[in-house]
Amino acid sequence: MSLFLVNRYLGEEDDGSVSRESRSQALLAKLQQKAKEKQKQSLTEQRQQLPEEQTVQQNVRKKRKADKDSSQEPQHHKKRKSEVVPLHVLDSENHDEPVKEEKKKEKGVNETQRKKNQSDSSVEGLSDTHVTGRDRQEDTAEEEAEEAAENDSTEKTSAPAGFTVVGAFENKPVQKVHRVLPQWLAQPDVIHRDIKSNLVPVSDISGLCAPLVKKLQNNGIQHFFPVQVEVIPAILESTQQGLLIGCGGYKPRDICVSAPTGSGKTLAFVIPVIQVLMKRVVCEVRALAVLPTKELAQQVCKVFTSYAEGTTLKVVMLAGQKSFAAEQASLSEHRGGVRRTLADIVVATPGRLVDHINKNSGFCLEHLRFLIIDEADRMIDSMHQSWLSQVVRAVYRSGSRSETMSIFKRAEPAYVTAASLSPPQMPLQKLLFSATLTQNPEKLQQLGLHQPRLFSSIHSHSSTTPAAPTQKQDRFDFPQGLTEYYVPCTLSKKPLLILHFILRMKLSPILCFTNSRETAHRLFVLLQLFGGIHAAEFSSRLSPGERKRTLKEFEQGKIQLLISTDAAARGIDINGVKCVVNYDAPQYIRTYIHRIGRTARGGKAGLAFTFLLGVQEKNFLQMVVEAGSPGIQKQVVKPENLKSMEARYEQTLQELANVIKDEKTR
Ligand SMILES: Nc1ncnc2c1ncn2[C@@H]1O[C@H](COP(=O)(O)OP(=O)(O)OP(=O)(O)O)[C@@H](O)[C@H]1O
Repeated sequence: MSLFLVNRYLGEEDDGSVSRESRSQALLAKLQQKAKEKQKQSLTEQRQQLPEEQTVQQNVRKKRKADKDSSQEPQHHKKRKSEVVPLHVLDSENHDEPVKEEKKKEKGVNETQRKKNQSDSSVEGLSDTHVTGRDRQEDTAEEEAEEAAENDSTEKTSAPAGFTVVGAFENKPVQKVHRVLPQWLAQPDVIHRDIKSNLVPVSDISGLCAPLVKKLQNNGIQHFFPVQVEVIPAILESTQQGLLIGCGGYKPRDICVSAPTGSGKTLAFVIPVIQVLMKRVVCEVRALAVLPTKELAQQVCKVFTSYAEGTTLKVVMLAGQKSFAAEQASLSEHRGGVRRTLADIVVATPGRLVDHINKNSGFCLEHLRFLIIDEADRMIDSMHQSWLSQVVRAVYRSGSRSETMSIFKRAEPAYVTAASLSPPQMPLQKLLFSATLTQNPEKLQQLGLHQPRLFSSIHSHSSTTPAAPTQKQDRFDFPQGLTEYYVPCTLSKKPLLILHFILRMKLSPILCFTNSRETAHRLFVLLQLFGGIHAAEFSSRLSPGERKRTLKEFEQGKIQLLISTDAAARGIDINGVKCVVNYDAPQYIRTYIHRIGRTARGGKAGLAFTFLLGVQEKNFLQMVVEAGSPGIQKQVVKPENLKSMEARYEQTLQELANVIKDEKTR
């Protein structure tokens, strides 16, 4: 404004002695003087306003400006920049809010100062102070860089505080899944492990009828084993109100039993089932026992038949021992146009059972009250045959003859409603038994159990978890009277070891297991050629009749060594087996437990030897220990003990090669 006025204001009129030129120069000098005064005044005002630090910074800038002006080298700029940055760094490290405020103020002041300087510069330009365009640009760039750095550092420090960044998920540590068993699995009814010291007289069991007590005593059973003491009353209790309703009027609970091999599980279900059914009036299939093999079905059928003797109950076996037509005839008959059931208790293998369900119209399961699944873990594994779903469908079959005639209609269990509770239905109660019952709830779920109740002798791990997270396998209970050994050996020495056990150690009768029927047969032929021992083989090479005869002879003591595949590993109850030898180490712990369980049965003592090759030792021993074995001892057979048999053995091996060759060409 003053400049504008300058152009038009001509000043005071002096006397005529002063020339026009000198007057205008004087006027210019006056104006310059005024401009300088104004500049000084505004500077002092600013100094008063700014804190000391800002003044210092300003001075630094001014000094830098001056340096910039005086120097032409570009590297100086770089150096200066690096000198300025630490100021911001220092500031940015200080996270306090007031500092930020101060910075903003400082920035604002610097901005006004810059503008002022710009406007002043035009005056200064008049007073020979030069600020080039380039310098101004550099200065602005420098300030922008500083500003950016400042913003950066401010963002870095302030972003996390108080704001939720949408879409940003924190990496939370993944919590370990704590496996929890259902209560019925975690807290079972405990079965005592020690048979001998927990025997209970048969007459002491409440609810057991006198004829059965007498029959038991006649069969040489004076005391019940622990599993029988627990399970027999539990099954009887569930039928106290009759066959139709369980305790308190509810559907009876299913029962699962996990107890060691040879602990007497068979009688634990045979006795109560016989007692409950012996009062029946009309003959219908009310109990069905399913077992994995013919031999086992035969064995259980024998026990049922023995205790059904003297009652009107009829026991029928469906395991393919007889022809289908013969089995059909034993199940039902037609008289006067009416079908009559001839069986109260059916003992079956899954395959033959399904055949009768599908092809035999005379086979009716609509009155079934007890479904007994023995060797339950094995039967769960064979569930791919869908035998259970077929049984359940047959049990709840609708629209059949019996439904129209029967006063009791039956429908598959579903939601409880007033309608579903009346009229009363015949409940289906499942009874599961095994020495190696799985604790895997998912597997057990396949059985569709109703409020199951578990009886178990495995106390050590009956906690809340099925197994420790690091534990790879289930734990089982081993028979009390069993002593386990492993014998380190080589492949070629195995037959010599068997000979040593029978001829030197006199351990017979021995039940010896191989992993294949070929190995069983080769060993059998080899020992026959060697001579001196009475051996037999037991595998699918034999017909069912031959197998039955062989087992009988072995039990009678006519066979010293029975060489078997796993066909005889499960459930088979052979009296008087002193010793089991695993000629081939079993691959799975369940196989091991069932094999060695053929000895030390019913509280008696027994020995189990496992021949181990060097490479098998570590894994096998670990598997056995993890399964809960009380201890497996090392048994070394010295080479000198085998020496006297070696020459004959070498000769026999050559003969064996010829015999096997002949057999193959035949
Ligand atoms: N109370 C008892 N008194 C005497 N002997 C018994 C008694 N209960 C069962 N036994 C006998 O004990 C042996 C083993 O019984 P059982 O076959 O029922 O065992 P298990 O538990 O079913 O074995 P596995 O799991 O191997 O099938 C049989 O010879 C049986 O006769």
